[in-house]
Amino acid sequence: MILKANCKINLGLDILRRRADGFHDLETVMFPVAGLYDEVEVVCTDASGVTFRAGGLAVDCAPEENICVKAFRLMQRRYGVDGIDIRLDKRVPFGAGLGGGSSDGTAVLLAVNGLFALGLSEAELIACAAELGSDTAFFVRNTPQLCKGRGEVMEPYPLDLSGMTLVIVKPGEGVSTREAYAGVRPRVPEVSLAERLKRPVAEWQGLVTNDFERHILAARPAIRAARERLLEAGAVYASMSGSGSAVFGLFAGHEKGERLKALSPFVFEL
Ligand SMILES: C[C@@](CO)(OP(=O)(O)O)[C@H](O)COP(=O)(O)OP(=O)(O)OC[C@H]1O[C@@H](n2ccc(N)nc2=O)[C@H](O)[C@@H]1O
Ligand SMILES: Nc1ncnc2c1ncn2[C@@H]1O[C@H](COP(=O)(O)OP(=O)(O)O)[C@@H](O)[C@H]1O
Repeated sequence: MILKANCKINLGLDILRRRADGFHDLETVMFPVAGLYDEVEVVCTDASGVTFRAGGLAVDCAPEENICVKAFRLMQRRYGVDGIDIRLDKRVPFGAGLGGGSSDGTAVLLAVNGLFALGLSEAELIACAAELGSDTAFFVRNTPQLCKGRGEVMEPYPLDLSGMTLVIVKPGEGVSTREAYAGVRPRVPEVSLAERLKRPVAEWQGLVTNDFERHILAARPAIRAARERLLEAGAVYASMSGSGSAVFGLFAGHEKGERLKALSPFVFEL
């Protein structure tokens, strides 16, 4: 079974409070990006355990630490499944706030559910995904969702950006999620993100904010510059995605020509 494990962007991200368990309550809208994905192939084998091969971008952790392998181990513990081979073709930049790793992990959960005919419900899959990470649950649905709690409490947030063009820029340096959370000052906004996002996209800049930006952009001029370039190029809205370092811009309409391709290889017509 071959799955396209697509990434996401965050349309706004409010960090409301730090919790006793060390996580943060947040409010964000996660929006899937179908055009940028890792390929995850999962097949059953006669051997016991898991074999894992990775190609494409080299992920900076040991195979046993790869979230694909962790996802299999979780399913093994919970449901007693055994014997799979996973092949990952990594294309989504990591340390990027694009949730590529989380998407890979959820892809393995979904593949195991299918290959072993476990028949898990959406709620059960979400519970498995939430054990693996905080933005993993989103990829079970993979449609625009308003995410709360530590990210795993979701409700659909229909948002139509069709007709726009999305440009994602990944600066050379990465930001780890843990580092990003370590520098935030949580606060509850007067008007919730869900309300602010109801305004037209043309009004989002300055209104639909990402609480990681204040300290990450101050410390990392290259990320700030990447966001500025998107605005200078005419983006209606530009922001860092999640914990960064990727930034994205939404442009009105679909363009002929290579102008936006000069900014980044990641240009998608929505
Ligand atoms: C920031 C967000 C926004 O969508 O995504 P990314 O930008 O990384 O893709 C998510 O909250 C990332 O979710 P995820 O990448 O699954 O994080 P996890 O593995 O669960 O947690 C990594 C670490 O981040 C911190 N963490 C994560 C989620 C959360 N709500 N509060 C936290 O404080 C904790 O320190 C935790 O140990
Ligand atoms: N399949 C995977 N894809 C990407 N990163 C992975 C994967 N498995 C484990 N990781 C680890 O997770 C880290 C990326 O996490 P993080 O910075 O939170 O991602 P992002 O912010 O891009 O969603 C990588 O540096 C790597 O050590």
